[in-house]
Amino acid sequence: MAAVMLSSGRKLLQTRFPRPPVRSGSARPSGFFAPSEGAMLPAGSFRDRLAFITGGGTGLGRAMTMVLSQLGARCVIASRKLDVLQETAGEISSQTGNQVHALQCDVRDPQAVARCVDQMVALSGLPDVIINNAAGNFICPTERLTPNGWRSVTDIVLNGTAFVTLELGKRLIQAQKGASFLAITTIYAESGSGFVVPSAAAKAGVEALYKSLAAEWGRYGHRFNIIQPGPIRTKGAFSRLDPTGTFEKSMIDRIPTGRLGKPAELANLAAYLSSDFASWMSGAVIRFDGGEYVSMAGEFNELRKVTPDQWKMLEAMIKGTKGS
Ligand SMILES: CCCCCCCCC/C=C\C=C\C(=O)SCCNC(=O)CCNC(=O)[C@H](O)C(C)(C)COP(=O)(O)OP(=O)(O)OC[C@H]1O[C@@H](n2cnc3c(N)ncnc32)[C@H](O)[C@@H]1OP(=O)(O)O
Ligand SMILES: NC(=O)C1=CN([C@@H]2O[C@H](COP(=O)(O)OP(=O)(O)OC[C@H]3O[C@@H](n4cnc5c(N)ncnc54)[C@H](OP(=O)(O)O)[C@@H]3O)[C@@H](O)[C@H]2O)C=CC1
Repeated sequence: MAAVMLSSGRKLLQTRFPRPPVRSGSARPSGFFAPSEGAMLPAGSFRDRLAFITGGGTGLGRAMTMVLSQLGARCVIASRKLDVLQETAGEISSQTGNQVHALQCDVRDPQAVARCVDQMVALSGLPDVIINNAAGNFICPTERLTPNGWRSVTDIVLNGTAFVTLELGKRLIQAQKGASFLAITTIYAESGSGFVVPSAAAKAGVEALYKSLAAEWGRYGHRFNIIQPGPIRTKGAFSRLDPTGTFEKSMIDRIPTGRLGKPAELANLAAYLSSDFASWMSGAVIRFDGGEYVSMAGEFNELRKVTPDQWKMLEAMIKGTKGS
């Protein structure tokens, strides 16, 4: 039972506002928004192209490597865990028939990044496509965060992206070779978010870096774009951001398309942005979140819970109001 209150605090009328039916994450709306997961671009779109993907051994990085490789790219994937990278590289190249090299690299260390790029150049040359996808994150009340906790996330996300971009950018400029740079950020790079403050700050920095370089390095043939994904299930993200699984349902409930994203959907967008089909696209920030961001932002969006009968009553009340 809910009451409509006058500003004086007096109850105007009481009516039954039943709780909305419990909507499971995969219920109603996702029927309209089924994912398509096959490679979207024409076969061979990345033939004779080399793609460098940080964090390409797992999660979204793995999915992007898979689609680029399916479309003909040779790929180099780099992160800290060589065994994980090698397993992914083997699986993808045996499926696609295209080379995938695994290189160990901690992006927090600029010397390690330079060594990794040396190795890539020796193996396959300078890349045409660079995807800065490596990240670190965990939920933590900010008052519990230590300086080292702050550093561990911001070093991977902001400094790591900067070191990779500087190292490759300078070498590409020297070689007079054009390239597409893509950064994977997050929807809260724009809004900020409590409980993931180092990640929010670092991702916002990455966006500023990429928008700035889109303006500065276009003259060298370099494009810079950004994808802000909404929630897409990966072990890396969900184990650190919702370790008990408690928040998943309420998160899905606020996504207008009624489901999580799929890694392959994100990978298709990344492939498009990195391809020649997007050669006029630079400095773009693409939110890819099933509508979650706008759903959280709109003052009145909770009114989705109001039933048709309740709307009839509310309309009558509003129309019945005389004067101000
Ligand atoms: C509302 C529901 C949400 C559900 C899901 C939502 C999905 C949407 C997601 C949106 C955005 C996602 C963004 C992402 O980036 S997801 C990607 C996540 N993937 C990873 O994080 C992979 C890599 N991560 C790591 O390797 C570690 O987690 C790392 C801590 C970031 C770095 O590892 P390492 O360098 O080994 O660091 P240490 O373990 O030595 O720790 C360094 C420092 O940090 C402190 N620390 C670590 N974890 C926590 C924690 N949970 N809480 C507080 N502090 C932590 C640790 O204690 C160390 O500090 P100190 O030396 O002072 O003790
Ligand atoms: N999944 C989601 O819902 C969302 C993800 N994102 C973003 O998508 C990207 C991929 O995340 P996701 O796939 O979910 O999570 P993962 O944890 O699977 O991916 C993170 C990758 O970063 C690599 N990495 C971490 N630290 C370093 C380092 N110091 N040097 C090099 N590589 C490193 C990891 O490999 P290793 O451990 O071998 O170093 C891992 O492969 C990230 O940028 C994340 O912020 C954004 C919004 C939502």
